[in-house]
Amino acid sequence: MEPLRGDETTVGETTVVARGCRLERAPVRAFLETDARPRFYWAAGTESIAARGSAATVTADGESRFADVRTAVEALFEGCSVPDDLPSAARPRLFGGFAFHNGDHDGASPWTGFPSAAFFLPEVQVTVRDEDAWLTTAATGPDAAAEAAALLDDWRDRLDTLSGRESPGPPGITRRERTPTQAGWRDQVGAALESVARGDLQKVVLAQSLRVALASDLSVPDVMERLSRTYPDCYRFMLSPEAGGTFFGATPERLVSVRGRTVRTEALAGSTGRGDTPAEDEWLAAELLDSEKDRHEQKLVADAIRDQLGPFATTVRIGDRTVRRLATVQHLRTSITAELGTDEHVLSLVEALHPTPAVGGLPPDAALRTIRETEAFDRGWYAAPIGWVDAAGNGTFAVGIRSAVATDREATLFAGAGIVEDSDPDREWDEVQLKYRPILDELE
Ligand SMILES: C=C(O[C@@H]1C=C(C(=O)O)C=C[C@H]1O)C(=O)O
Repeated sequence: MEPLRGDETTVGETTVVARGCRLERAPVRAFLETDARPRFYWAAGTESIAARGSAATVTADGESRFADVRTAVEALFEGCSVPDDLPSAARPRLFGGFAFHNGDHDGASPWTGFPSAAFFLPEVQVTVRDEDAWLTTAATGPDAAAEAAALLDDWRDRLDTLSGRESPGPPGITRRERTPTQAGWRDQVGAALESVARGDLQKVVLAQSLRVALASDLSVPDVMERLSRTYPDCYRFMLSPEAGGTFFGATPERLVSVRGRTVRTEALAGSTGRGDTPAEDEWLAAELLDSEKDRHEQKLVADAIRDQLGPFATTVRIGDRTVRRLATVQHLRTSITAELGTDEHVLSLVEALHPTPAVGGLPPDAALRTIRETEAFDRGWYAAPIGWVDAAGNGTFAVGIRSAVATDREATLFAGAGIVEDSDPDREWDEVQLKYRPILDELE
């Protein structure tokens, strides 16, 4: 098939040209296993995207990182030429995310190579939506058009013959190191409960980390394929920046998506396990829906999101509280939809919403301070926005929970729990162990 062509545009010094064509076959795992940096994978609903190489990279640091990324992304897309007949799914997007904390993210192990914010326009992108697949390439500089076309020819041929290795399966675990220990956790939760009792805090989400040594090499693309079967309704993501490890996960939580003037988000908080039988499942779900502590914890999140959306929205609708049932855990959830008063870039909403009290706490500043003072590890990109943005300022960002960062023969998993009045440290400990399951099950 003939590649779709667009005119070249030059803005300042930068010319960005994208090319695209349909694909007969899209061997996504094999494509992701080809050695390249950066790499990105994203799957949500019936769409999955795999991307490698960078035609342009945007990074930012410090307090203004959200606005700085937005400005750079807008400038990049302004200078980007895209064939008119490329369907929306295959049009260029920037993929990336942010570190959880503003400011002093130092990128120490295991987060080496993960800046405070990093986005890239892929050199090569494979998009699958329902039954259709496309290849998109992009290049910059004076020869951008020729380079994008050459990449398209090259990768169309390579994808035709590329086949994945046999799935190696989970690598196995030889050693585990928990931070904190259960005794340490009791102390941390106890101190947080005292702050709640004093009225300094309403809620704080404290996290733990679990560092595991792996018995054999880990293929994250292989993990992604398995997670798509176990967690088909979650956002499955993987990002390897230019250098360092690979951050990956299967999160049930959407931070925000923007399509035109419609904003969708959710309040997800309050957790329980899965039962061994359907009856036990129902019983646990009913108990969760009935739990005053969990309803309070979830309502704090819904109310805070409504307030955070207030300045942008003409209407905010909060749905009924339901139970979100996943393979290993159940949560309380309400969907939240808002209509914007004016056009807004998705990154403005990401900035306004992150971190929601589902992963931070209330009041936000006191909760973030408590998190920094309590947790003896860097959250890095855990519980932070990860997703994509397009030329129109639309995009979707998930909350990077149920996740881990893999470096060589190690992986570090993260999981947290909301501490509110009446939280019990040992129950919260058990809840955190449940939240490790999605990733741990793929490693053990
Ligand atoms: C913080 C995590 O999950 C969040 C905390 C929840 C809770 O405290 O009940 C529930 C869902 C998530 O919003 C995590 O999975 O690490």
